[in-house]
Amino acid sequence: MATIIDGRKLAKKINDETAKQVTKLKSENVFPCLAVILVGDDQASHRYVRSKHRKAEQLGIKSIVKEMPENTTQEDLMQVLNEYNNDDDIHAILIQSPLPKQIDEKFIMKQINPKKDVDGFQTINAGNLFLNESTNYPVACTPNGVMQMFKEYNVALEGKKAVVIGRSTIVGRPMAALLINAGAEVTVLNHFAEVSQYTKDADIIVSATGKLHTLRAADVKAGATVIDVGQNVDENGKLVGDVDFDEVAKVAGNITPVPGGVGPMTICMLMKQTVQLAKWSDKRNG
Ligand SMILES: NC(=O)C1=CN([C@@H]2O[C@H](COP(=O)(O)OP(=O)(O)OC[C@H]3O[C@@H](n4cnc5c(N)ncnc54)[C@H](OP(=O)(O)O)[C@@H]3O)[C@@H](O)[C@H]2O)C=CC1
Ligand SMILES: Nc1nc(=O)c2c([nH]1)NC[C@@H]1CN(c3ccc(C(=O)N[C@@H](CCC(=O)O)C(=O)O)cc3)C=[N+]21
Repeated sequence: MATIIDGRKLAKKINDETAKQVTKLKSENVFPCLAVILVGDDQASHRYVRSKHRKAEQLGIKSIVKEMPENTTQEDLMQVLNEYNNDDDIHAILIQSPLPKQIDEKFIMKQINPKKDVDGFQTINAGNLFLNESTNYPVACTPNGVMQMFKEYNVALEGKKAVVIGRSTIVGRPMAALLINAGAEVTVLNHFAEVSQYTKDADIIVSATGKLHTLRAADVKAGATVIDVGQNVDENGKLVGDVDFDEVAKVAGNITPVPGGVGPMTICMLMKQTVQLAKWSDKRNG
């Protein structure tokens, strides 16, 4: 039976450290502030944003949530974003994805001030990650949270075969870059792939497809570490991941549950990175 990687427990540990950092920064008159822009009525997005807001408040981080209606124009959104980009009291900006169809999401995401890019999506930040630069820059929260899990559970990466299922900007690509930088041998799959052909031989599997049953027991090598990023709803309306948890847990060495795995790590890394951006902005100003 696999070791269950407990995302809630690890997130709490990291959040406790973040809260201490917040207290210290406040004593130096820096007040970390995260602004989240949420456009439209997507219920899952509203739920995620509520939990980000709650967590920020718990840790003493100022949280601004700007809710805009489904019919918001690109110009209206740009106006709010420009205001936040230029507001020195705001250190981190997150525009919740997905955006309504009248808005060019790729274009809008590029307009975030790279110094406030808490998602690490901007070209300069994603480029720094891809090139494994050692300077300070934000890194996508979900894959960064997965890296913390590897560290906490002593999962070796150097010289190990890692398979990342999915190639999105938010998860797959930055996950692959982090694993490459850590010395793993990385394969990135997309929807054209015959998944099991690659995963059967892998030491580490990260699934981020948003598709039920992406991974079954027969697709996994005994002892492998399986990270499930997916957030899906099953036929009973229950939140589940991409991985058939019960059967894969019998084969894997380590496995993350859904809920309680990668999700809480994303939020804790978002908080940690907000504080980091506040710290870096203070150094730049002073
Ligand atoms: N836990 C957390 O904190 C987070 C969870 N998520 C969840 O993770 C999942 C993925 O999110 P995101 O990356 O934004 O999604 P996207 O839809 O942007 O990307 C999904 C990727 O998976 C690939 N894919 C789809 N089906 C298959 C398949 N059968 N075999 C192999 N590859 C496949 C797609 O390939 P192609 O490019 O060829 O279409 C695509 O690259 C979702 O469930 C999302 O809700 C996302 C962010 C954070
Ligand atoms: N700009 C942007 N940045 C994001 O980081 C971003 C985004 N847009 N759009 C949507 C995805 C998804 N995402 C999640 C965050 C937390 C949980 C999470 O906390 N999940 C809990 C369960 C939550 C529940 O009960 O629904 C868990 O797995 O335990 C899930 C998913 C961030 N995303």
